[in-house]
Amino acid sequence: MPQPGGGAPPGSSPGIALSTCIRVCVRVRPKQTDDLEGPPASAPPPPAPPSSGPLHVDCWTIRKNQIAPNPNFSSAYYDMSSAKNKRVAYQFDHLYPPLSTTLAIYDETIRPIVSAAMNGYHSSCFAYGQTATGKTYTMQGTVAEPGVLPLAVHSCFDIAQRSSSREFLLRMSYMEIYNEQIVDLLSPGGGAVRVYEHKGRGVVVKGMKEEVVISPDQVFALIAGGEAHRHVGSTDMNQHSSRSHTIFRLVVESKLRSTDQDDYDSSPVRSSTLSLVDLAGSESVKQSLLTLGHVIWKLSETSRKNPTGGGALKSLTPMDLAHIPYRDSKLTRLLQPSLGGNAQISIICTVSPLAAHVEETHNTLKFASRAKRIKQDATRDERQDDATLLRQYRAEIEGLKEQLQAMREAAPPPALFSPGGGTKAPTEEQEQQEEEDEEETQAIVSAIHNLERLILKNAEMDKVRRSASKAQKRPSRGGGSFFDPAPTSPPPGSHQHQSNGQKMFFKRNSGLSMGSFGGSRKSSVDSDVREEEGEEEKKGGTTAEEDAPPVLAAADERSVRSATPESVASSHVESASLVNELQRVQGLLGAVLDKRSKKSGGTPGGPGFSPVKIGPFTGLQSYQAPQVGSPPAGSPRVSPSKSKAKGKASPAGAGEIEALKAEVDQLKLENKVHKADAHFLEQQLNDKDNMLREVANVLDAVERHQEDLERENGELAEALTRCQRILDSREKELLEFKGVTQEQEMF
Ligand SMILES: Nc1ncnc2c1ncn2[C@@H]1O[C@H](COP(=O)(O)OP(=O)(O)OP(=O)(O)O)[C@@H](O)[C@H]1O
Repeated sequence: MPQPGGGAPPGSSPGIALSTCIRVCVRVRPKQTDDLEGPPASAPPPPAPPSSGPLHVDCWTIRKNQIAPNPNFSSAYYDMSSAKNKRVAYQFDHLYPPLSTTLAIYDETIRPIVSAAMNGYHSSCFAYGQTATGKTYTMQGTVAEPGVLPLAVHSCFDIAQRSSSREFLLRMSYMEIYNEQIVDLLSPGGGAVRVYEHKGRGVVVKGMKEEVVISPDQVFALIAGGEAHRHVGSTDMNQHSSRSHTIFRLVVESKLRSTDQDDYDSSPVRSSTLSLVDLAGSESVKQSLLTLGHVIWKLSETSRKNPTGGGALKSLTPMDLAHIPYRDSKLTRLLQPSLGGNAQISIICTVSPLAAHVEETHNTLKFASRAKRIKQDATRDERQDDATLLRQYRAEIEGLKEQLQAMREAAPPPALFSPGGGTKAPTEEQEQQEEEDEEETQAIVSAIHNLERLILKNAEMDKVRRSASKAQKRPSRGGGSFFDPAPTSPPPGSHQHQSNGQKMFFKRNSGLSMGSFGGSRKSSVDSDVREEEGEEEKKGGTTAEEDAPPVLAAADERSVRSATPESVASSHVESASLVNELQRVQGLLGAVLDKRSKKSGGTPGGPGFSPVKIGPFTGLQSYQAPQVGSPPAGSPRVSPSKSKAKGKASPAGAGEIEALKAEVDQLKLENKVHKADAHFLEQQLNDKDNMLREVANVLDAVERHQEDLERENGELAEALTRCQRILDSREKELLEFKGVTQEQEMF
């Protein structure tokens, strides 16, 4: 059996298109004690299937990967003489009888698409089936048997941490569609979520929150929080779950690692999404699931009629795909990028074995049969520009490291000796300055450390990389251990197997997911916990954040886009979490610059010390994120008034001049920073303009192509009409000729 996180190692097949049919499997739910026709409560479970030969589960017979109505079954609900039951047998890639495990399904049907997602290909998994057939059981699982979602999340982190060639940045969103409304489960009060078609970027989802995640436990905690946000009483829960679609989406960015900085800078970032979708009961939500069925049918027909492209949807023109009714429901609209050809897809269809549900089971099996005909042709989305979050974080870290290096070089040597021998005691002012220097250094080191923690990587490879880059750099005063990344995630698996029973994996009160909040591992991602902590902070209390992973919460305007390159890029650009982080670091550096400027009374930080060019400088006001690398509360700061107070110690007049000089320097510095900001903004605008221009060019090309096709169509229609006329006149002539011949024969 493959190990967790198995499959092709990321980075192994650059540029290769994955061309496969949709993987479809069917899982038959076991009979339960409360089923209408179920066995009595004390009945043993159905026998394990014999290794060969048919297995009869109520009105169905399973033989290897084939399922057909059981000819020997009789029930009031089941008419074997009906044409449908007599004739049909369905065949799938995999067919799972009642005693199969979710792990087997995961290994055979889902693991390949999870590996593909980590390898840069957009991937999706859907659970489709009638209410109460086990969709949620399969996707979420229970404490005793974790579902596809937790297994996939573990695989993703495992792949990220085992990969010696790539580093990863993961972020997630969690949403549901209920009554044709999209609800952001990570931020339910966060305003409306909108899906619309952007002319250049394709399908765009606006207003969805994303969280950068660094461990499976953090993901599970976020999902548990999201589950709590559904605002559904336990009695309404089944009703609600059978009528809503739940979508978990992980955005995966990865980049080749290299000890050579130039190689590293020039390597592209791969960006992909992994969507895991627990659909509503197939009989419950008519509009969206009918539309999904319709879309699948149209796609399978289009795929079948396209032999030139090997049946692959990607080779079809926009005209060919224009008639696919994606926009008829929110679900298909949202999933359009995952269904349109450029994605790896697995579908798990769940069915009931009961005769009472035979009609709906036929419907599900027909849906599954149609889906497996669709051919996908996924290609990687690789980006060279700065639009990915991973590249922006890396640039940020490099900037901070340069600042730190410059600070260290500008600092005076630590030991002071008097000319006549012996140690000269440092003055009180020198001591205070050293203390402040140390605090500032620690603040930057902490910021670097926390940004590094968000990027997932193999620890061994990291050691090699660090020692190589250390060898390239001049030795620094601090001894060089500042950049060591902390372990990126707690040991996986600790949340599993904690109790038995049928508690769902992510339900809020399950000991499993909430267990990971305990003690110092308390995560800041659970909404309630976060709110409480916010309250405590306001009251001046402390939070248990030291060991908790930092979480960058995105603002409401944040977009989760469809899986097109343009939309992913745009999503990254609009990343409010990045903006938060950048503003925080700006504030941090603002504070450092401010202090150094006041201390030296000259160019801040000495030679090579320049502000990081990453967005609007917000100064000390934005220096407000104590959990991610700020100095301890109450640490000394050099304020303008303090600087003036220092000046008063000098002879009268000279003090004032000193203060004025300091102010002039400060103004110069601010001016420099504003210029840097303006330059950066200008660059950003230019980049956006360029992108828009590119998009407009592509659109023009598509429009031209469309016009050409329309013209060709018109010409063909004209030619057809001409041919038809000629044919008609020939027929007429032939008839006339025949008439003449007959007349001649008669005479
Ligand atoms: N393979 C299985 N093994 C054991 N129990 C199962 C299995 N599949 C489903 N069940 C049980 O059947 C019941 C219904 O399952 P579940 O809630 O997952 O159905 P569903 O298809 O998600 O329903 P809905 O569409 O209403 O959300 C649950 O009690 C679940 O624990």
